[in-house]
Amino acid sequence: MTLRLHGIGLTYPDGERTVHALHEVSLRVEPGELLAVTGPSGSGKSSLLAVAAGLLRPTAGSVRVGETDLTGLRGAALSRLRLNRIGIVFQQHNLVASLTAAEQLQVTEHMRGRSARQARDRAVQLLATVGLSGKQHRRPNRLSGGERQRVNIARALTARPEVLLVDEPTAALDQERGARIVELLRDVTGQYGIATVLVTHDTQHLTHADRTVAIRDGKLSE
Ligand SMILES: Nc1ncnc2c1ncn2[C@@H]1O[C@H](COP(=O)(O)OP(=O)(O)OP(=O)(O)O)[C@@H](O)[C@H]1O
Repeated sequence: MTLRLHGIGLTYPDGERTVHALHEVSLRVEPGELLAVTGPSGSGKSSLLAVAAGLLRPTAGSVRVGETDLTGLRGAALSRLRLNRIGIVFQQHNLVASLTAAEQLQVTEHMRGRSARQARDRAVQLLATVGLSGKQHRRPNRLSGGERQRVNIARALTARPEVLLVDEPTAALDQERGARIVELLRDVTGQYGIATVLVTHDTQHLTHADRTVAIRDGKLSE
């Protein structure tokens, strides 16, 4: 499904004043497209992702996944849409220290009501997709930073999301590993026909993005 943000504004109250984090932000990401949004610290990248994910309600504008307007949903309907149609890869990978790579994925599959066997098969298949065949029994402390990020991406894909939102996936990685993570994101985006948005302050890994836009002071420019 296409992800469309139209005329998004976002303000945060900050004591006496108001911080305008996003102004008139419009973008459209097609299924199978990887869009990179780059900008310096404080430019509004995390705010943009939070609005696209339905985690923050914008002060103006609309967010649509296909024909569904997120800004019109509340409560359980919004949670269901987030669980089933939107994958999020946060900057910190939030992996559970005591669980193996496969179990990290199986937990979210259980939440979606899949059987133990379906969850296990899907975890093994997705870990292979992200290049971690043979490492499904490792806990996070026995995986490298890049491998942990791959588990994180695989976990977001368990939802079979239509939209994938990725926050600074290369932050802790060197040039080569960072570029390979972006390449992996491009590959899964194409393979599964996902509309993917990646935000980063780091422009050096972005050769694999289909399109890049810049954000500065909450405004987008091509
Ligand atoms: N909860 C909040 N309350 C008040 N102001 C906020 C809040 N969160 C973010 N801001 C402000 O909104 C603007 C955009 O912040 P945002 O976190 O979206 O930027 P960013 O580009 O993701 O930055 P970074 O790369 O440092 O994570 C900044 O001026 C920031 O100080």
